Parts: sequence; C-alpha cells; structure tokens
Amino acid sequence: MIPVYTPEQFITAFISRKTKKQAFEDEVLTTVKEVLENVRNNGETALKEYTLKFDGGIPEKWEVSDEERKEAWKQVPEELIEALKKAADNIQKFHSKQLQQSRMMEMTDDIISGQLFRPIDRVGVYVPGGTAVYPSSVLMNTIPAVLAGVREIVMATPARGGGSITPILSVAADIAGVHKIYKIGGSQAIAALAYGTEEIEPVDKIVGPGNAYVAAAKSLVFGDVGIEMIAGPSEVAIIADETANPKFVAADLIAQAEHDEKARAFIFSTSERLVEETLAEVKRQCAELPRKEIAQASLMNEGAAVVVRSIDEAFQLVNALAPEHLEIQVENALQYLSKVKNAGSVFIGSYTPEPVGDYFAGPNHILPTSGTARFSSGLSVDDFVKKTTFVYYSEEALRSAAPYIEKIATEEQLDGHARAVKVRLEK
Ligand SMILES: NC(=O)c1ccc[n+]([C@@H]2O[C@H](COP(=O)([O-])OP(=O)(O)OC[C@H]3O[C@@H](n4cnc5c(N)ncnc54)[C@H](O)[C@@H]3O)[C@@H](O)[C@H]2O)c1
Ligand SMILES: N[C@H](CO)Cc1c[nH]c[nH+]1
Ligand SMILES: [Zn+2]
Repeated sequence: MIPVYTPEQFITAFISRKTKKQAFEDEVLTTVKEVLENVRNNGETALKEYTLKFDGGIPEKWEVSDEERKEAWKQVPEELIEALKKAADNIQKFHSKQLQQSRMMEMTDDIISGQLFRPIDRVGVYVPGGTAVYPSSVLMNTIPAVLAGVREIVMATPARGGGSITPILSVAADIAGVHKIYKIGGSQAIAALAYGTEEIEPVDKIVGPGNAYVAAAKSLVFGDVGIEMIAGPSEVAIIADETANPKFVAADLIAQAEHDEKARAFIFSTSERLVEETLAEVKRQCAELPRKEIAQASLMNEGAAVVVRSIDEAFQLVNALAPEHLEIQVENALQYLSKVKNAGSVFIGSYTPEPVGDYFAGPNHILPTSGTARFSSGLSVDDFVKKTTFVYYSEEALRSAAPYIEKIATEEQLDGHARAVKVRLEK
C-alpha cells in the first residue's frame, strides 16, 4: 500500500522545490481575511458573530471560570492525570536546560557590551478543539513559555455550542501553567488574541497548531504579533538497515500516518527484504487500527518506500528532505547522529519510536515540517525570549573608534551619523 520509489524518483516527487509549498485555498483566505478585519474593527460584536456561525453557540463568558477548571479535574481519570504530570516533568527538565542568562560580551574600563534576555510579556496558545484533541500539545506549547518567564499565558480553544471546553485540555492547561483559558476557536480566536476585544487583552505572540483557518490567520497576523511557525502535515522519515525489525518500522510509519490523510511517512532502507516485509506488516497492522482509513489514505497517497544503495545515500536524501521527525533504526544507530544535517527531531535505535518524543521524553513535539528544518528549529524556551543588545563607550573609547565610524558614515553619505560622533569630541 506504500508506493515504492527509486532514489531518483523520490527526489523528483518529494524534494524538488518546484513541487513543494502548499498555499491556502481561496475560500479559506477570503473567510479568514474577513474575520480578521471584522474582529479587529468591531471587537466583541464580530467575535460573537463568528463564534455563533462557526462553533454553533456563544458562551456566557469567554473565560473558563475557576469553578469550571476545578470541575474538569473530576472528569479526568487519575491515571491519565498521572501520565500527563510525569510527561510535564520530563518536558520541564529538558527545556529548563535551554534557559540562558543575560551576559556581557566585553567588559573593560572603557567598553561594556552584552545581551539582555527578556521574556515576552503576553503569549497566546492556540489549542485545537475540533477533530484532534491533544493535551500533549498544551504541555509542549506552554511549558517553555512558563520557563522563559512569560508574565501571562492565555489559551484559546473552541467550545462547541458555547458549552464547556474538553476537560482534559483544561487539566493539561493547569498542569502546564496556563493563566487564562478562553472559549474561542478558529480564525476568530487568532484575531481576538492578536488585536484584542473589549474583554480580551491582545498578546505579543501566538503559538500552537490548528486547522487551515487557524494557520491562515496566524500567517496573516504575523508582523502585528509574533508566531512560532506555520505547521504543515506531520511527517517521519525512517532509515533502516537489514537488522531493523519490520514490525517496529511498520508500526512507526502507521503512527505517523494516523495523524491525518496528509501526514507523510517514508522509509529508506538498504535492504529490499526489509522493505518488502515492512510493507506486508503495514498492511496487517493497519487492519487492526481504529483510524485505519486515515492511515491507509496517508500511506498510499503521501507515503514512500525507497531502496537505497547505502546508508550514506539514505542520509543524503533525508538531509535534502529535512523531515520533521527522523528515526534511525540501523546497527550502532547512535554513531550515525553526526550524519544528520536537517531534521526537526531525531529518534535513535529500535527502542525509540517517535511517540516517545510526542508524549514523554522531554524534547518538544512542535517541530518544523515540509522541509523547513533546513532553516528553523522546534519550539523551545528561545521562542519566548527576546534578546536585546547593549553597549557602553567611554569618551576615550569613542575617540579611538571615531575615525573608523566617520569613514564608514561618509561612505554611506550619512553625514549626520558622522557628526553625532564628531560633536562629542570637539574641544
Ligand atoms: N502538529 C501538531 O502538533 C498538532 C497538534 C494538534 C493538532 N494538529 C492539527 O490541528 C488541526 C486541528 O483542526 P481542528 O479542525 O480539529 O481544530 P481547530 O481548533 O484547529 O479548528 C476548529 C475551528 O475552526 C473553525 N472553523 C471550522 N470550519 C470553519 C469554516 N468553514 N470557516 C471558518 N472557520 C471554521 C471553527 O471556529 C472551529 O472552532 C488538525 O489539522 C491537526 O492535524 C496538529
Ligand atoms: N506527532 C505530532 C507532531 O509532532 C505531535 C503529536 C501530538 N500527539 C501525538 N502526536
Ligand atoms: Zn504524533
């Protein structure tokens, strides 16, 4: 069910830049532009109009009350709460190592320079509330922001028919440290977060995945607020040799494919036998899956199996592809880490399936997709921090720098720049 490609065919179909970037559909862009403009100009009135239209009801209050947040805990099984707390702990530990202190770059009697690290003041976390309800994404989006020291973290998620939000999302928000939760969804939520309404204060940055309306809205508000990225469909590339277990490889391809029909799962192997056995396993394992239609469609239309001539060739293809997730299931897998140039996150060896990272190990699961790992990274504490440089020069330091500054300023025909130096040194 997964189509087999030669390396050359794979390059043409999946790596060539000409076949790549997906644009938003016209219908989505038209709706989202209207929503953004209307909410920006008319605040609450427009937010209510779209919430009624797209989510089937307006909540009494946008903000989830303390009582509702308390009540949600009673509706979630204890073992699930325990699992989320354990995962949160690991995510917290991993991300706490990413924290950086403000620092001096140079410090003499005459010159001081350095960098200040300051948290973003207010962050909005969008959490999908439609088909995919992922408490793990609440943890992944929020914990780095809390660690960075963001003063206020607000979460937006739709409440169907104006009722309650999904209880597990509220519990995950409490565990992660979300300050306020709003019952709003879709592009109207992104508009309210970016521009504010009479009741909702605007944020400085919006993070979190969502459907096409949410993604289009994030891309359009970028510039007025920050965003972390526009996530495309989830993807995994697996490099496997003849020592890999076809059952494990098949299970990992399926784990990715079940996300949605556009998810992409690829295997690159030096062993034709392994590819054949993996494909047979995929068929068998898919049949047992509740989301088999989604997984089958994804594997058939977006998946690929490639027999490569060497592990080196597999890495060349993968580095050109720059996948969101890379699994290395070869003998002595750890030794191959040095060959990775472009990938969002790497899973090493046969006992590290990608869901270990989705849920538990500690690294973030909000990762660059669609080849963007060539130039960007997964969500981290850095996404919630601004770096401000600073410089101090004494009169002596300015005197010795003046000839150089004046030379460059004159070349740029910016005499005012040169004068700002000169005027201080005239006696
Ligand atoms: N990468 C990740 O980590 C990750 C995690 C979770 C979810 N996701 C992705 O997020 C997406 C979730 O989508 P979803 O739809 O379930 O939830 P969502 O919350 O993103 O979108 C639902 C909202 O979209 C709006 N909407 C729906 N139809 C509309 C229309 N015709 N016009 C205008 N607005 C409309 C509604 O307001 C609704 O509340 C999926 O694509 C999923 O794969 C990704
Ligand atoms: N694999 C997804 C994108 O990295 C994240 C996720 C959430 N839940 C399960 N998986
Ligand atoms: Zn996943």
